[in-house]
Amino acid sequence: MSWEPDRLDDQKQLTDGDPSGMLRAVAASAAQVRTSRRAAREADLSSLDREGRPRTIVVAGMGGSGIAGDILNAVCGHGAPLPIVTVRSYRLPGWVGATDMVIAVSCSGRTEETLAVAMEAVRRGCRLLALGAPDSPLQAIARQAGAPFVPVVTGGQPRAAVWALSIPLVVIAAELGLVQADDEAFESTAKRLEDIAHRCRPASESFINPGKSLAMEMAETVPMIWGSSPLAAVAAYRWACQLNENGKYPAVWGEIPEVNHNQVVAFDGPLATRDIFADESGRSLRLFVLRDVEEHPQVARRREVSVRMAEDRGVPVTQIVAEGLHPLERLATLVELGDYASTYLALGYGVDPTPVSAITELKARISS
Ligand SMILES: O=P(O)(O)OC[C@H]1O[C@@H](O)[C@@H](O)[C@@H](O)[C@@H]1O
Repeated sequence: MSWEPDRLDDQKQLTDGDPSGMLRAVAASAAQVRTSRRAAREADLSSLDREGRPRTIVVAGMGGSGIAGDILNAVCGHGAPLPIVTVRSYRLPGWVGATDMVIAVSCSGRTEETLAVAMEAVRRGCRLLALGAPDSPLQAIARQAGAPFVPVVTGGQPRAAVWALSIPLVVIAAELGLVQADDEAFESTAKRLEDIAHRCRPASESFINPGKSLAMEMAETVPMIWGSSPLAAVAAYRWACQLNENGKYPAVWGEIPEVNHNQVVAFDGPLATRDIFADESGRSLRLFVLRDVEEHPQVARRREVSVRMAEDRGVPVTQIVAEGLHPLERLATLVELGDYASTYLALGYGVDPTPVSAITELKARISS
């Protein structure tokens, strides 16, 4: 696999290299926001309202579904009147009980960790809500428990359905009064996503296409992705996951200030000072800072100093600033750029962004 940037501006190579249409899926993010909002409103969630606000919300899910919990938490923000926790494993924490709401999210409705948590939630008498593929084992658990179920029909990879899986959670949070999210917030988010999709469209050339130019900056480096707020850190995590799954590529992510207590030391390490790649394209560590407009003043200082320290040592830095006012909008703008960049990175390497063979093999090997 060699990095060939010319592939990014060759329309035929782009189409041939992306047979399952990951670029098309990313371009459909705005439509996903609109459609999933309607779906959430149409689903009968009145029982959730009737029972009022739970003590906590626990979102259970893996990979591209688990991040729905992080998105919910980021959108509700620092002022959320209750804890929102994401569980990415087989078991609910011991403290979760009947007064808590467990939201099980699985695009396929078949992921074993998520099903285990949903069943445990039923056993503990929690308020359960489930989202995922219709006619799936997850829907069967919800049906048996008399719990509401929001059908999510995608047909693609779960990570390409991130908005279909997370927007219903934001709708529910708004109904429970955890966040203000009116029509305008969803619509402006969809418009921002459309705008990025236009700027990052395959026909737009690398030098004016932010998705392609980010991919060029990432190629042949180890990307270190930092978020400058809890919201931006969710985007940093998504970037890393998308680089892993779309790009089949390693990535490191974290949040300022925590990264100032560990990852920053890598600026003085072997990857920052030595070219591990054969083509002498430069140093291998590269810092991507995802900036939120709402930063703690000390975090803003730490960000500025971190960037200067990286540059002083010759570690290249790219900074991206979230656009928009509503937290959903800001998060969506950061996420969408990472979705494009990771897809273009795969295509520049001649890698099909869609399949995740290693995950499939791992699942097959543990089930045999
Ligand atoms: O959303 P579900 O179907 O539970 O999948 C959750 C995760 O499962 C993994 O094995 C992969 O397929 C990931 O891409 C996916 O995000």
